[in-house]
Amino acid sequence: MTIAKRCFSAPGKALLAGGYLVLDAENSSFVTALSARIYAITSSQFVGSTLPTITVLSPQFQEGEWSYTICRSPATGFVSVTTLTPNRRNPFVQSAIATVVNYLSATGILQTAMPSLTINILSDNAYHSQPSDGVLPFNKHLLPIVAVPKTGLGSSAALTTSLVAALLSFYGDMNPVASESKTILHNLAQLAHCNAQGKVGSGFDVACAVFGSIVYRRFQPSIISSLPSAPTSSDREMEASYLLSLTNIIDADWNVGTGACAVPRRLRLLMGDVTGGSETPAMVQMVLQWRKEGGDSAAAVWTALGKANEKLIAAMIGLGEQAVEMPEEYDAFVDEVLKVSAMGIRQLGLSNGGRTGELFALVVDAIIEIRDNLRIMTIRSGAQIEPIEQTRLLDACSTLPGVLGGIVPGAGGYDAVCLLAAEAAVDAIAKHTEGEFEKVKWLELREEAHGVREEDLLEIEKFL
Ligand SMILES: Nc1ncnc2c1ncn2[C@@H]1O[C@H](COP(=O)(O)OP(=O)(O)OP(=O)(O)O)[C@@H](O)[C@H]1O
Ligand SMILES: C[C@@](O)(CCOP(=O)(O)O)CC(=O)O
Repeated sequence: MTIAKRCFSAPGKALLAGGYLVLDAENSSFVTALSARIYAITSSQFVGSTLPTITVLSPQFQEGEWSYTICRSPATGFVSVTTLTPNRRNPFVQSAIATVVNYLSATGILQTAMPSLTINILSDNAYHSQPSDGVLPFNKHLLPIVAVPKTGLGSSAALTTSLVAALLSFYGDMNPVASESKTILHNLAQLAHCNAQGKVGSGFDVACAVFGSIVYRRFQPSIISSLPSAPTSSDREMEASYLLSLTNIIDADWNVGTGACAVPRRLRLLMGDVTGGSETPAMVQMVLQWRKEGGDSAAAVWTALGKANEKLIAAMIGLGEQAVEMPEEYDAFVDEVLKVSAMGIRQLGLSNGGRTGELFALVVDAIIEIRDNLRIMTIRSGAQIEPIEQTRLLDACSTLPGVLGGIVPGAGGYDAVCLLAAEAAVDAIAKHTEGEFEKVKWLELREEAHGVREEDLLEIEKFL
């Protein structure tokens, strides 16, 4: 049997506004999708006499091969996914497979004679710190994936999403990236990702991998925690009740906020790898503890940060509209932005920039307010959200012409910094390599609003 190969990809993310607050469903966040993508390519398959297997290969990493046998109970339809490579764990791969095949089985879509499948993964270089500049695309590392330092772009969310899309297309015989399928794809990827992580985060990374750049509002965590653990012994009652819960959860309305947004034209995001790394779960725990025990003063900082985030979101959306509706005013102002630093942009905007100028000034102000509140949270919670080294680096960046401001994205810490700058200023910014700039390496990527999509196979396959 020959089935055409297909390739699906999903993007990485940067959470510009909403770190920590996005854990509450009442708060919105601003998440941009990035040009760094992870690709999943479905390939060989055949119906054999033995149990079907699904093999995922990630040839850029040592030991990048994970194989599973698929065994479906004729009585209940429950599918157990058993590893054939027990000394190499990849919880995201296993969870994506188990979640999708069980959902397709429960909904009656999975064929009885399941073909075997191989999926090849390719991930853009920006997801991992590279040994040197100018490495070839899809660079090969000499270490297993868990030992290669990450840049914090959400590789597990992009991997899970592209895998779920590939599995849905192959076993579900559907176009998983059509707009009417994206909610199912999102819910499956979100559930698989949470189970693999062993925790329910806000899910902004998976939502961005599916929908692209979005103003994100989370789902209620109880949706996911209501799913019973997958049965491990063949207890018919437990299997049937697991499958029923699974379909109810995946087909439910999660009420997730995914309004489209983008970085306005002629502006760009710059992501800087600052190699160090932070433990996000430990930081989240410290922040939530401070918030719980911090009384009115903690609540006031939380509220002020929420307002500053809303201000940035509204100003970015407004600027995007202005770039389209008032192109001449917008372009003239961006030409001025190139010549001055963040404080200059603010002044210029407030004095004679028209509506465009006002919006630029609001963006600069909002970034300052976000940083002020994140620094207060850093001191009071003890979580190193914007540590002093990042403060110095961001302050130095904000003095460069064309830079509207910079922040620590997501949970912050020693993972990365993110600048918002005029596109034409980027080369000059990257030329600063001394002093505070010594420790930052600007990643080769940009904002790209697209979420999950199908790729031209010939373009990607040549890299395998
Ligand atoms: N290219 C890949 N091939 C196979 N597995 C991958 C790939 N990229 C990511 N993974 C899986 O995701 C894991 C990394 O997930 P983790 O949540 O630690 O990082 P991240 O999602 O990049 O981080 P962050 O949430 O900070 O951005 C890897 O150990 C591996 O299991
Ligand atoms: C702290 C938090 O709000 C963001 C974490 O973002 P990142 O993984 O550091 O990009 C946690 C979450 O949203 O799940």
